[in-house]
Amino acid sequence: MSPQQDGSAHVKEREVEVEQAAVDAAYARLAQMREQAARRVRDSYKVAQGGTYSALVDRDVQVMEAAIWERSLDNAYNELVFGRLDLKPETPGGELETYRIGRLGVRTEELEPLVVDWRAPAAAAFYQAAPEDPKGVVRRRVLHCRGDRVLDIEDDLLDPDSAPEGLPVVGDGAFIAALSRTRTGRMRDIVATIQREQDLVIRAPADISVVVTGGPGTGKTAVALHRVAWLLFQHRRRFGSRGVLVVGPNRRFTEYIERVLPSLGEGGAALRSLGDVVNGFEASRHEDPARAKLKGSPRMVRVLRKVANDAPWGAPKDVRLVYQGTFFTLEAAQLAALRERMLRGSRRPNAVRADVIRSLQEAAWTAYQDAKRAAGDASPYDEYPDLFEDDKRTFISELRAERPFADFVTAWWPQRTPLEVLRSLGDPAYLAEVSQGVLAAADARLLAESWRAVTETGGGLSYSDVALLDELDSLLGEGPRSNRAAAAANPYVVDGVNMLTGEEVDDGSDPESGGFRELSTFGDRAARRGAYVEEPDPDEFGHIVVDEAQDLSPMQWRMLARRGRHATWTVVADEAQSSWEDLDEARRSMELALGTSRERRRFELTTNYRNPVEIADYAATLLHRFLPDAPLPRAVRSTGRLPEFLTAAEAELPAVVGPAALRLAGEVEGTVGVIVPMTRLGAFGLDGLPERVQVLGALESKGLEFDAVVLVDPDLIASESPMGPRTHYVTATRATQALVTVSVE
Ligand SMILES: Nc1ncnc2c1ncn2[C@@H]1O[C@H](COP(=O)(O)OP(=O)(O)OP(=O)(O)O)[C@@H](O)[C@H]1O
Repeated sequence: MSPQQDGSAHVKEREVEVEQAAVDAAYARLAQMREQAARRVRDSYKVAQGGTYSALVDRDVQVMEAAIWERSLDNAYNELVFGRLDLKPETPGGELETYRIGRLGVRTEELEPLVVDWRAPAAAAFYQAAPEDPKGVVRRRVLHCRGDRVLDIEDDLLDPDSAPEGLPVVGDGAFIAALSRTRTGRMRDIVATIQREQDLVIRAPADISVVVTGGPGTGKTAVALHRVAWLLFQHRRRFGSRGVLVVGPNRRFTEYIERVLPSLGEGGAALRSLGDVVNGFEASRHEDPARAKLKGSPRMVRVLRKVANDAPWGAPKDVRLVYQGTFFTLEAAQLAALRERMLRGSRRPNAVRADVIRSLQEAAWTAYQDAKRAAGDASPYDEYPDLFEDDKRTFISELRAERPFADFVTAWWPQRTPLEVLRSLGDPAYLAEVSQGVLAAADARLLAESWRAVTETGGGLSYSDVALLDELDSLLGEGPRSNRAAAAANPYVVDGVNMLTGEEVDDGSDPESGGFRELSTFGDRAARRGAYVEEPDPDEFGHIVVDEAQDLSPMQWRMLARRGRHATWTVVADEAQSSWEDLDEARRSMELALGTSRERRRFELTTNYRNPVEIADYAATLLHRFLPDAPLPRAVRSTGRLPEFLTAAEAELPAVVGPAALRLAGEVEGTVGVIVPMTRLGAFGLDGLPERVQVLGALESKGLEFDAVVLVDPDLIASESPMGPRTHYVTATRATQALVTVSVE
């Protein structure tokens, strides 16, 4: 007799019951583990309360670990088990070996496996087995659960020859059902239905970088996030301690994907948009295309280097001082030479400021002696410099406190922040001067205008500005730690001492107690909230994921490269969706960021899991207008619903778009996106529509998806920038079920 492949309701019911019993057992054990974990948190919290420094550290580590474990158990609760493998017996005629696959490894108290973690090597076959290469799997079963209830199952018989008689095989498309599920506005994990070509990326060796390409909806984002979960599971020490950074194009996108990693039990990765990669800055404004192109160009490095190394705009070029009735001058040429000398060997202006001030004092002493000599007051100092050390010391300490000298120093070589420097470029005359030979005059004016609007606290920054601030931060360098906080409050402070008064300045960073205080609250917070502890981002990460990488400018690549000098990378991109004009330049920038020391492997994903064929076919016509030979991902689902095309007079747009969105909201259960040209954002307040309907600009829609989309004025989207046709293509590939475009007549 062959396997029982009739799929009858009776067989299915019985099989669902079998799975439910196994799932119940796993949940019962999970509840026990949860209780043990809670006890561990309480116990470890009690360890050495109020004890020594090292006991506090121990307590912290334990509380932290216990809290993380507790949290991952909670996260695994929903749909804990989603798969089953029946493996070929080791001896012919023997029993099939059975494993259940789930979000987390669960063992009995006797350490018998009840559920295998999907990331464990033993689970790999669940994703990689195929009829042509069954990898020992006879039957693969996907469980469709809600919470702890098994709703449905679907089997794949991969090796019929090894199947014992009567092996039930049931199912009717759990995978397609998973793809058709309505969208909630937050991306879901795909652990239960990862496909083979995706799994190859997820489980690629941990010490290589991967570059994943593929059309819209091929699961690039999903795969990148599952790879992070796999890396953290397999190499928790390495990636957990060095940190993982996931970068997406904008805040809306990071909000969209933020639940995926926690739902996989991993909350430890830093999720950042391109606007908040740099500590201390938050930008959420898209630059207009002309400025984005200029600000993203590597030419900006030349401009910024000059700005960082030159004296600020308007600073005096020389300084005239007086000491005991003798006037003397530090000349412009002499000062310029000193500046050059101090910055030689790529030394950074903020880092060498204290050295600069010492050199200026030396130069002033020499100039003073020269002035005395010139006035006929010949000094024996030249012959016997040692005899005059005390005089020199007095001179220097008095000079230090002289207001004209102190004012000169703070004007000519201030401790500067990146934001101050960027704002100073809002002066068109200044920017014109420093960008001479690099930027055309009209371009400089365009940029200056945008920086004039940036406030002292960073209001008005765009995504492109953040990369420039990071470049400036690296060019300016850091002053000694004590300088940074104090200098922000008082420009006369150098090395923790106020130049004018000689007083030591306390900036509140007490190296003895600071770390201790921090540690003692660290565990408290973790235990109190039972949550992951928010820590500032480290300077560098062990692994960096770059999503929508085709849109990164060279300056943004440089910003990420600084955070991943020793990292492995997962880069996912689709050049057909790029907003960056010079694709060769973008590729070179990526190559530089990824470095050459690591092996790099390329993967191509080929199946579109988002769009039904009806929408994918329409999108293909748009793609082929600008890339006639581009390969297309294969869509696997059909809805029978063709895209709709409406038109409206410009003034009537809102009157047509609103009802269209409302109608779609009635037709689909999940989200509706109204995607409008960037220049029309703000003109569409869709009052009175359900919360499921969102209005967003074309560029903001990158990486997102909705059940239904109303695409407004696609011609304008296509003409808003040189890469507009690609943006139009992106917007047409956001819908999972229905697409309505509204063009202007
Ligand atoms: N194996 C899978 N099983 C179920 N759903 C999947 C699978 N792979 C991808 N998906 C779903 O397909 C949709 C598209 O995936 P994703 O956003 O990762 O694609 P993408 O390649 O990053 O798209 P884009 O280039 O348009 O940003 C998501 O809803 C994702 O959950």
